[in-house]
Amino acid sequence: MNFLVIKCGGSIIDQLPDNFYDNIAAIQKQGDWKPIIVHGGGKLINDLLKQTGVKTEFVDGLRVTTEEVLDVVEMALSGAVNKFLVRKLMARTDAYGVSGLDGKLLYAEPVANADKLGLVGTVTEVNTALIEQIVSQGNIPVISPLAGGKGNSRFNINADLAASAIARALHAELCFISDIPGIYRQEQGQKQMLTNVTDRELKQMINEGLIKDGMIPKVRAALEALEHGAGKVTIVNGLADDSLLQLVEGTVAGTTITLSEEAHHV
Ligand SMILES: Nc1ncnc2c1ncn2[C@@H]1O[C@H](COP(=O)(O)OP(=O)(O)O)[C@@H](O)[C@H]1O
Ligand SMILES: CC(=O)N[C@@H](CCC(=O)OP(=O)(O)O)C(=O)O
Repeated sequence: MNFLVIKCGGSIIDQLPDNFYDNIAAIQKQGDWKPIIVHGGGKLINDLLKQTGVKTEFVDGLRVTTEEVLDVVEMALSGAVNKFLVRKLMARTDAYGVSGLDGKLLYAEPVANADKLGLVGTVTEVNTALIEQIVSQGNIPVISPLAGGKGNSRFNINADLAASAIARALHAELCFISDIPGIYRQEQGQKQMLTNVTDRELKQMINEGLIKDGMIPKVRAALEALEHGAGKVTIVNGLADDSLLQLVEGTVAGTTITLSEEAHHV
């Protein structure tokens, strides 16, 4: 089975046009690809935390997560955002919303720098049988990036990294939908969108400060996916008409990320 993991960023979810959801339903119906949605919701979490007066902070694009923050993260992601996407898809096809916590869909360990980040996890196991079961019943899985852990603990997982772990486990293709049409290289005021970029170029861009903020976990997620079993990784413009159809037809819009020759030989 060919899986296509589509990661929808919180930066764009409330602006995605009907055509985006039509494309997902069309891809499922056509049958060559099984779409799986993994979503974020960073923007809504920020708004809710602001309303409740809880300060929020990021380290390298990852949210410092206390128990209090995690309650809001879970409410926003597994509640509002997950059900919004499920409703959008249910108007066109069958969809099944599930949190990464449910049925041990995602299992995590604390991140290496948990002293700084708190309850942020690294996914160590993906329950692929559960995802396959949801798909085999004709549903599009819609997954929120929470994970369970040792001793009934729970973790906040960056949605890009959750999508990457799922794509690796399923040997899927991975595509990121964000509020930018692709990766930019911005130098001396000139902004150029990259159609193709390698891991080597990306690592250099991170060192030069040309990749920042939320793009850091996205690039990390893309590289981890490519290095450990996922197929193609792209960043696609969800606002452009038929961008997902173009992706599966191989006439890509956006940025395709690939491993350089050296990386293939390691
Ligand atoms: N080189 C770059 N190219 C494109 N976007 C970049 C780059 N560096 C940093 N970014 C930022 O990354 C953001 C996307 O990440 P993020 O805000 O986490 O989105 P999402 O919620 O979709 O995951 C863009 O809005 C942009 O501000
Ligand atoms: C650990 C961590 O940073 N978790 C993210 C989960 C949501 C997310 O990743 O949302 P986007 O895709 O919209 O950025 C957070 O708390 O914001």
